[in-house]
Amino acid sequence: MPIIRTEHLGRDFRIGEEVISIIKQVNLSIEKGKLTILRGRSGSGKTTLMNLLGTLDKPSRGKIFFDNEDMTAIPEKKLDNLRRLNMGFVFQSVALISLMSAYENVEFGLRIAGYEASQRKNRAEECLNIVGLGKRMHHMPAQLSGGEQQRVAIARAIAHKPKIIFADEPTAELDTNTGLQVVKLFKELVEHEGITILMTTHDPNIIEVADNVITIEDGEVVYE
Ligand SMILES: Nc1ncnc2c1ncn2[C@@H]1O[C@H](COP(=O)(O)OP(=O)(O)OP(=O)(O)O)[C@@H](O)[C@H]1O
Repeated sequence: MPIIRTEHLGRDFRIGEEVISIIKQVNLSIEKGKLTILRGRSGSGKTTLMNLLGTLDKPSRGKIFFDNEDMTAIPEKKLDNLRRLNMGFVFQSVALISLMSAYENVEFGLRIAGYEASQRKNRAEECLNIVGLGKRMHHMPAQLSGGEQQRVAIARAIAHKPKIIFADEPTAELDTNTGLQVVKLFKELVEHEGITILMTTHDPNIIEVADNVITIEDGEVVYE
């Protein structure tokens, strides 16, 4: 059962006089409750595709269905709500607020998601425990390693119980072992929390951990 499905998805960019098709006629499905990796060379269109699927960018052509609802046909406000409630994002460079502790970063995310104060404390602590940072939740980001900071970002991304997490090169700034730990954590989240995760990477060690792999070449999905 796919959580996301696309039909003839395309995205063009105008560069000077020229219009270049960066994503071309992509038909893909992201399966619910799985860890899917989107892989491809630098410049193949991974980030562009991920931004379209996460509704951070608008397609030039085609449709994107989320839980069978056509996201390209719904009003902006409804789309904002759908994104806020159902999607979580993790980026390559960890975007934690440096003046807030790990706990405060996660709690703040819940505040933005509209959680009431009484629920925020428990859920923030629970998520920091899930990512293995229960004992360090009151550390400031600067007192945590790169891998630990990324785990705080993951705790923040899962806190509001999204259906899907989009992670764009979340291991790119980590050493191989730390990167592998982050992906193993993703795998646990998929298995134990029922979340769907789509992440981009070009690291072959990480690809082995995935349930599904989608390869993109020059803006097109290729199947082996
Ligand atoms: N806003 C934009 N305007 C013009 N061209 C763009 C824009 N965004 C991306 N591109 C181009 O689209 C192509 C694909 O970029 P994208 O960032 O999606 O690739 P990627 O596979 O994620 O690469 P990397 O692995 O290096 O992050 C690149 O050639 C890039 O220059």
